[in-house]
Amino acid sequence: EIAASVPQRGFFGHPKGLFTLFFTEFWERFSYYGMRAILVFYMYYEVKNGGLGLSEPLALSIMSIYGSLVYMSGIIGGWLADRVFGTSRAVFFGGVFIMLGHIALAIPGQLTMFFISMVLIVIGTGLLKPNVSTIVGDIYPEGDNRLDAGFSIFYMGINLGAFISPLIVGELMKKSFHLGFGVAAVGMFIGLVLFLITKKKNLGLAGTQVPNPLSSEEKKKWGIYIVVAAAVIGIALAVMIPRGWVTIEGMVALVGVLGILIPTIYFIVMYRSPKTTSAEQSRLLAYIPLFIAAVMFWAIQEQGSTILARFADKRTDLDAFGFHISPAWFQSLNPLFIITLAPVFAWLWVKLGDRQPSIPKKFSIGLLFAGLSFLVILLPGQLGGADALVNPLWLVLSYFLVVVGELCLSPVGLAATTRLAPAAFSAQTMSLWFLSNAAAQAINAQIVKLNTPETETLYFGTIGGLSIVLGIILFLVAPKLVR
Ligand SMILES: CCC[C@@](C)(CCO)SC[C@H](N)C(=O)NCC(=O)O
Repeated sequence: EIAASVPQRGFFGHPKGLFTLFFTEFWERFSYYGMRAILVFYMYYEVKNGGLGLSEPLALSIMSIYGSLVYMSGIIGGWLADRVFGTSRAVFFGGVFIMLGHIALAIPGQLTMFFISMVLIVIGTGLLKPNVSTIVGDIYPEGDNRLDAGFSIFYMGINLGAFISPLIVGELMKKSFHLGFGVAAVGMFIGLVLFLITKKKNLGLAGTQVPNPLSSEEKKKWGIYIVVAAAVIGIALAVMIPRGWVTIEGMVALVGVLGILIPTIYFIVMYRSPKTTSAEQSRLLAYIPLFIAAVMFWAIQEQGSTILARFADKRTDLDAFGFHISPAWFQSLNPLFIITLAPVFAWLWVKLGDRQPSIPKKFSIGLLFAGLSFLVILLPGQLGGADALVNPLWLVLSYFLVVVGELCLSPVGLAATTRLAPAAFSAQTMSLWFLSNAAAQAINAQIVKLNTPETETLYFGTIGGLSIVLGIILFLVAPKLVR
């Protein structure tokens, strides 16, 4: 048993390995959200002001594709971990790619360096993010009821990074974008060094196994697949790019289709695989409603940085408290609430022990709160009239509610994935979990244009109501899903 090789105490009552994984993920998210906080400005600022001079719509589309691709590439990262070099080495290689990607942005360069950086960070995040989450599951013995609490603490590391770095990098951007990107590169470097130094002592054997190694003939088969796939893509691009057929809209549509197609194919492949036992098959079926619930949840949560960001800018009375509030400050509410509430949930799950709600019930609570977070936003429009500016506290309440939902669903979803994944696909199933976010962002890319001042009540009411209905259905079928 892998967990037996890990010291089971030493980090707030949790296995010592959680210290290593907490800070590795902290620094990776520090670098990612710091870079993302200034990237859109870097893309559309004039070249004379240090930017790339792209148009705003193009910059925003690239941001949404980027956000989906870093989650989608987890499929490759998970496959490599399950079949070639295990999750621990995947985390290390991922960190190196991410660091190089931020260095590519730190060096003053033009569009080429930007795309090189994007490729490096997409590959690196796909290698690091799902696999570091999988290792968290490995350090707890089977049936250990500290698991959800452990993932809540891990999730706090993610949001500490997400909260701190935009503040630092956002300041440095005033001097130079490349300085901000340089800080992101240093952050990932610190995370890598810390992972390397402490993993032996704190993680033991966790992450060192290759669950389902490629046989020699499979190596040949996959070698041919990869060469053929690379050739086909290369030729397709060589034919399409000169004809101007490769457009951003086409990429957004392609990523959108993949966001739905890949998870569907994965469920079928895993369910029918001879390596999946019948017990694992039934757990896979139980995972499908949780996956759908996650897509619904992330569709609402991710609108916190798009639709609600615009609501903060256009529909909120930013001088309600006598001084001017920057609309950008609302983006820090989500990670700030998570940092303050994650320890409460970690304590609550441990205190409730075996009496804590089942995983499907936690998901249904998550959907209820996410739905409520959208319903409260339509209230002021009803009370004060469609054109009256809204008191900022309504927005604060909305972010608070969606964070309560996030803490019932997101860390719990990471934990559930480590327990519901078929052994031969453990890392790949974790990358599937992140695809629920990519699918949600792909759906959002199509529906957010329906949000206009006239449709405001209908928009928030329909989406919020749908989330609540799905939450109630999930609560009712929960007893059948618990294995
Ligand atoms: C800087 C704020 C970004 C933020 C709002 C992400 C966008 O949804 S905060 C991060 C978010 N609560 C989160 O933990 N996402 C999961 C993850 O990054 O693994």
